[in-house]
Amino acid sequence: MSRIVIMGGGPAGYEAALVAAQHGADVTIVERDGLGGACVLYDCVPSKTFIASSGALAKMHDLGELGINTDLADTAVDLPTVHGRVKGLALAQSADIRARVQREGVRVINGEARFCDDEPGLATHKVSVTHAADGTVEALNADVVLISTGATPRVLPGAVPDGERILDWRQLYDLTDLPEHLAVIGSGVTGAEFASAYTEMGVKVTVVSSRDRVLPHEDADAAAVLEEVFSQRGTTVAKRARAERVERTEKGVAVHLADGRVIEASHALMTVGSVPNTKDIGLERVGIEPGPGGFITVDRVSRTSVPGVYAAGDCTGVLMLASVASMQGRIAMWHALGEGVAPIKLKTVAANVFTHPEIATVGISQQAIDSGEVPARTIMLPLATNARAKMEGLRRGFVKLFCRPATGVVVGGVVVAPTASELILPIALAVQNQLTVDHLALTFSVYPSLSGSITEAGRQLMRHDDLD
Ligand SMILES: Cc1cc2nc3c(=O)[nH]c(=O)nc-3n(C[C@H](O)[C@H](O)[C@H](O)COP(=O)(O)OP(=O)(O)OC[C@H]3O[C@@H](n4cnc5c(N)ncnc54)[C@H](O)[C@@H]3O)c2cc1C
Ligand SMILES: NC(=O)c1ccc[n+]([C@@H]2O[C@H](COP(=O)([O-])OP(=O)(O)OC[C@H]3O[C@@H](n4cnc5c(N)ncnc54)[C@H](O)[C@@H]3O)[C@@H](O)[C@H]2O)c1
Repeated sequence: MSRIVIMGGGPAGYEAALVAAQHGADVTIVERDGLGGACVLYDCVPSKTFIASSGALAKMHDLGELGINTDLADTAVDLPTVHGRVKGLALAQSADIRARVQREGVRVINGEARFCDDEPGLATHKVSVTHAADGTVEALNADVVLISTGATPRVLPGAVPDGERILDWRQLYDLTDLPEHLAVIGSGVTGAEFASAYTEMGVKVTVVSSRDRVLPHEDADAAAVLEEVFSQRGTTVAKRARAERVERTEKGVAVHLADGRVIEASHALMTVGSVPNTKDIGLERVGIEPGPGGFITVDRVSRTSVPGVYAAGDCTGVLMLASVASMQGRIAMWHALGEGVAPIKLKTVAANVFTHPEIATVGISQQAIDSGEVPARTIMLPLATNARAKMEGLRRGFVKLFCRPATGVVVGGVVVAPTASELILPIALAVQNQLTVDHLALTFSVYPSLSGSITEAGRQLMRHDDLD
């Protein structure tokens, strides 16, 4: 029976454990915190739970247009309840995952893991585990080790979070009151999501973006919609603004930018990326040299450079998403246990930015098409032309669809809509299964529905060459 040790119990680790157990392996997960990892306890799950509350509040502001009068003066955010719900849900989700993997026969150790091979190049590996409960150390022998240790918020030396005024996103849920004025440093996905959520909570927000727009790595048209919404709601975006340091002041914080500008706020939220948890796990004992930024280099079946050692999730820096982490973890185990396995295909990954409106993407980007890197035909349909959107009072948002010029095979798309995370699935299905725009065009969508814009985009990309 293969002995498998998994270092870290986030989505990469626990999904891998489920696959390995299903294939009859002897599996141990070592997790220093809680199962579900940072994803469930501090990052993805808490932020989306918080956003569920902020979104509910925002919807109330839009009810007037639909003829429903609400007394917004009577509406208040009960922050302790919101935070209690966030933390409670995260803990419950973690407990569910723990129960599930234990039911499958996986041994779960609460402790810290590191390699302790006597020398690099051995066929089997040794992992030393320091138990959290009593500090005792146990050595585990493994035929296969999966490194799935995740990542931690990056700290700018001049802006070290203090948990009171200068915060990372994991410390937000300990605040007892909403900030008066929140400066969000960094306008990547994390920064944009929190800027959107706190704006909806009624907080004055200033986004400090080192680039010339928010969401520099996302679709430019989608980012423009978000900037328009930010501007309408009074959120300021300071562009080409690199924060050098953040200092505490009498009233709150002062964010000092590299060009000399200073932004005053009550609190600063640092969203300047994450660093992989790859230090202090004994990589040198197995002969793994971390790549740039400390990430572990892996191939498309999650192999590291060392036989018997796989890595998955944020510690590899391959698209830092829970869905990708899980798939990398499963693929690692299928490969290690000799199952037929398809290498991961990043061009088929669907992702969503949980702002309001949401921004969902899959496949080839508009930028790759515009730069000539990928030839494609494209269509962009504003939601303003969709009957259901009009009924719902939606004025912003769009559906984009991209297909191969000759065959019409769908290669990507973007949806900007309140429920984009749900609407992207038909496009993701098409990309994954190489369906054509004709397949989408001939599929019945419900009338009236937002998904009708996806089938309509398919129809508009159909070629009528055979009628020529
Ligand atoms: C604010 C925020 C929101 C996000 N929202 C989304 C989203 O909506 N959708 C999405 O797909 N992705 C989202 N992500 C990304 C997602 O959270 C990560 O991609 C995901 O957590 C990666 O999973 P993982 O298993 O690699 O690592 P993690 O979830 O970080 O888990 C790794 C675990 O390993 C443990 N560990 C580390 N070192 C050791 C050790 N030596 N011994 C034992 N245990 C150890 C850590 O404590 C941690 O619990 C978000 C990220 C952030 C920051
Ligand atoms: N909904 C989701 O799926 C979701 C949510 C959050 C994060 N994530 C994933 O997590 C990963 C990390 O995202 P992220 O947004 O945390 O990090 P990021 O690295 O993508 O973005 C950080 C941003 O901060 C900027 N920055 C860095 N230093 C700065 C400074 N001194 N001043 C001003 N700006 C500065 C960077 O230029 C960058 O744009 C991404 O892969 C993302 O997809 C996913």
